Amino acid sequence: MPSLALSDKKKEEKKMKKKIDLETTTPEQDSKKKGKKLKLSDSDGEEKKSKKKRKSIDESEEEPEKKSSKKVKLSVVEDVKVDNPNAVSNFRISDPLKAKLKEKGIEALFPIQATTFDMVLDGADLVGRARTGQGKTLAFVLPILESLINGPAKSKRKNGYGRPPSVLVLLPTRELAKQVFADFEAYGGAVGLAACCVYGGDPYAPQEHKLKRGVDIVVGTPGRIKDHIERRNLDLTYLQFRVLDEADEMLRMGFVDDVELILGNVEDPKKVQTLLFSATLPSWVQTIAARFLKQDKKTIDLVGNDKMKASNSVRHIALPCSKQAMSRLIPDIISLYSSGGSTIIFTETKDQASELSGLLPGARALHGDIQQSQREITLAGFRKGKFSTLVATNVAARGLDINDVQLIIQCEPPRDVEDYIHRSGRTGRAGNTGVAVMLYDSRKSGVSRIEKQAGIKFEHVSAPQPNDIARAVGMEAAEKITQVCDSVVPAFMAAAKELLESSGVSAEVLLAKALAKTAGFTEIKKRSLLSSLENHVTLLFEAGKPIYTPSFVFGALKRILPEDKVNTIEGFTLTADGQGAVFDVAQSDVDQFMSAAQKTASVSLEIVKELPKLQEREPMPRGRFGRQGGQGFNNRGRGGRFGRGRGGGGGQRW
Ligand SMILES: Nc1ncnc2c1ncn2[C@@H]1O[C@H](COP(=O)(O)OP(=O)(O)OP(=O)(O)O)[C@@H](O)[C@H]1O
Repeated sequence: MPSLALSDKKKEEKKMKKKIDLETTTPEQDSKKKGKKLKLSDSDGEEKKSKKKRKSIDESEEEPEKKSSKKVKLSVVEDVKVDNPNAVSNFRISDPLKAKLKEKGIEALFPIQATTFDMVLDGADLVGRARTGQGKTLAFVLPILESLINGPAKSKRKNGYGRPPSVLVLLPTRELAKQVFADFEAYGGAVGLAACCVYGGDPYAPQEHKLKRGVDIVVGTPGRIKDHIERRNLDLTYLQFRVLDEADEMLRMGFVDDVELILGNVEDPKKVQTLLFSATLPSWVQTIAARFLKQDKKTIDLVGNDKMKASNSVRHIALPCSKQAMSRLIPDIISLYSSGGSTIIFTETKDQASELSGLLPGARALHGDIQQSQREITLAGFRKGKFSTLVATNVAARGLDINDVQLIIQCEPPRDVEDYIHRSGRTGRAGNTGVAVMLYDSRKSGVSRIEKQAGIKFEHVSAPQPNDIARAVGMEAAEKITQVCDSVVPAFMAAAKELLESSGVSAEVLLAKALAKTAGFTEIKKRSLLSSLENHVTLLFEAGKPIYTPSFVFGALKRILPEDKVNTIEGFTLTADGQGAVFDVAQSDVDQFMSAAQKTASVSLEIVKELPKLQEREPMPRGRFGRQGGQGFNNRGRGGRFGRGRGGGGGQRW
């Protein structure tokens, strides 16, 4: 199957265009256009060094009345500093932290950070919610550090060798623990505070050594934290802050017992500030969270009753596709929607992640069965862009902040809408845009459920036809041909002349074939609209009266076609209006089906040009042990779902 990533030059062109767009738009124009304020870095050099350009997003509904800037370009930076109510200089942040923020290219706080900073610094317990990619990590990192070096927590902080920690941060996955630890290490290091990260799959000894030497901040996953407590390596007696990031996941059955045991280790909960953050906070979380929070806790919910719970800087696309068609369709989806950036593909089970990554050129897998050291190598390689397609289970669904992820593909509608929100939130972060494609089996759909619960409206598209892809990559293939050095021409001239003389076709036809081969195309197969199967066509069956069951359709077809031919039908689904049924047949059988229907007045068959609205049925309940029947990606693999149910032990579950 063609590997269809855009060429490096194309990627650079796209990025340069994006950069130019950003730099030629003043914050006023930008905010009018997109409701965001533009953060300008000090220099291009810094721009290249730092992460993808960040824009500070004004998520609060009422854009504070902004003084219009008289001069345009030169005074723009001052506007960000002086008039922006979220400018870092407007907050009680010490100089070393301000300097570190500036070094990271941050000159204004995001809404969740600005609205919660003083509450946390002044000692309140807090539940904070903002959409994915809106800076919730720094919303707790900054005020906690400021409190420890210059605020209420300073006097109670222990110092010196062997000191017990003042801060404990719990995360649901090892990767996320390492990511949050990196922020505490960077910002805490700037103010002389030490942090360490403890998680499973990593040797105990180095973690034990760091804890015994004394740290101020401990970041980790519950299982390993609990082990260190039981081994007396971790003394929480003097804890001043405890943070549950991805709080709803941390309080889900399977984690909550460990979390409760850990949090119960503090001497006097009234002396500890508890902070809970997440992009999703289902109603049951508030009940359980109340066990750990003070009565006078604050709640800042920037999503609130908005219908739209998912990221609003992401295009949400739904595309019908059978499991068997996926491994050949996904490369085309990547070439159409990834804009030359990186892609994360989510599967429901670890087996599916392993199987699919093996079928996609250059893809790597990330899930809980992979050795921790390999997981770290894989994620580090993906962050550095060593490969651009990661196939993962929910282990990568929450929190991971990876630069230049332009596309998220989910292989089926997730059971929990929170999974959809977090997975699609791996793109479109910090004001950037992105695309989230959700594949679904038209027989089970589940699309409306996600739309309703996430408050999104999917763009419904059919499988990109290979012809469309070929046209899209044809120009890129031509560019590759022109880049071939002249020095190689003599070596191929004889073969070219021989080919021209013997092939009996024109030079243009031969050149088109050469371009196709360069692009990885050796043939073009049409894809069905219903399940994206190659060399298949979707037919609409009608009988001039309501159709209530599939057996009626199969019975009618068996009266006009051989049974073995009828049994080759794929993806059978009833239409939403109850008047018809659609299914896929092999391209080579279409004429036989159509001519059989023409011989009887009771049945009509037509080739579908646009998929009609179909009846939706929820996916069959998963097997008792979380395994699901059905086909793998290539008709050989086992379907199945690693139990992420409400039961099961703590620790890594995906
Ligand atoms: N004030 C800011 N200005 C610019 N960029 C910021 C700011 N605060 C955070 N960022 C960047 O925004 C990105 C997203 O931040 P973060 O991962 O904390 O989001 P989040 O809300 O926790 O997302 P999720 O819900 O997915 O966990 C990070 O790359 C971070 O460096």
